[in-house]
Amino acid sequence: MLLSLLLNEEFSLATIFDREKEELRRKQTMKVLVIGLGGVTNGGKTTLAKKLKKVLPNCDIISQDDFFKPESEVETDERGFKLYDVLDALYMDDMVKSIRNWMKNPASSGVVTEEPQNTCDNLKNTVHVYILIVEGFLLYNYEPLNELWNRRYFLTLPYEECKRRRSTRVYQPADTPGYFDGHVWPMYLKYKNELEENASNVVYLDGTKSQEELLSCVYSDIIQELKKLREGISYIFISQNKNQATDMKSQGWTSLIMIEM
Ligand SMILES: Nc1ncnc2c1ncn2[C@@H]1O[C@H](COP(=O)(O)OP(=O)(O)O)[C@@H](O)[C@H]1O
Ligand SMILES: NC(=O)c1ccc[n+]([C@@H]2O[C@H](COP(=O)(O)O)[C@@H](O)[C@H]2O)c1
Repeated sequence: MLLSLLLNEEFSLATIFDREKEELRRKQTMKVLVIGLGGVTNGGKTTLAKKLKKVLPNCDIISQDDFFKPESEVETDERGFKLYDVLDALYMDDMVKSIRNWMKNPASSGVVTEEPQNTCDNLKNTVHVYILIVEGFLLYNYEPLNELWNRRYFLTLPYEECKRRRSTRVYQPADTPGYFDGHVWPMYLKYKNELEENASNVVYLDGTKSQEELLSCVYSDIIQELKKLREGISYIFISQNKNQATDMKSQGWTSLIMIEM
């Protein structure tokens, strides 16, 4: 009885140890990059996000447009304007949850691999990098989101061009006369001013540039971010043997865990 208990205990300890090793290895080898693609309505956010998804590895998109409240829950002001261009018109908490869920378990669409500089063949790791692009017109004025970004872009347009593009688009409900000048543009200026006052690390993009130019600029910038992310990766070697572990450190493994048994 005692022996069997001991055996069971040993078995479960070994299992837990294996699981922990596996979890550690998974965390070590999985990296996520969360990119914000914010900016003015009709600035080209959705267009650019879709183009980036085609050229970046393991890339998913979350769109803020999917988190608008239904019309019945959106406030109307004294002029009769539905107040869609404010944070209150959106289920922002749900959006944060969606991003966090993705970060915990990023959906994969192929893998990026990178071998560590290590000569011990049977211990080679594979690094999986997943990219999430979050696109939307009100991304950077909601505090709980601000700790999640690895990189933030903001598309701008001059008033005339924005108004022209907006007039060709049909929302549900459709814009009423005076809506752009009375609500959309003033709210855009308000949130943009707030952003300029509070945040420094935002890359502003001129939305009048061609789609190709914008894609090429953001693509190369993200590739630089990916490089930085990979260079920052450390490798942990777990060993029972002190000599072997010391040897591994000299081969470029940045962390060691010694197990005494
Ligand atoms: N770089 C660009 N130059 C000119 N028109 C563009 C550009 N990018 C997008 N568009 C057009 O502008 C409109 C709004 O684009 P969209 O990507 O839906 O903007 P957003 O998601 O920012 O509201 C669409 O008609 C799209 O074809
Ligand atoms: N998706 C909706 O339910 C809905 C309804 C009415 C207006 N809008 C407009 O959507 C705009 C934001 O989206 P875009 O950045 O894609 O234009 C806001 O300016 C807002 O006025 C969205």
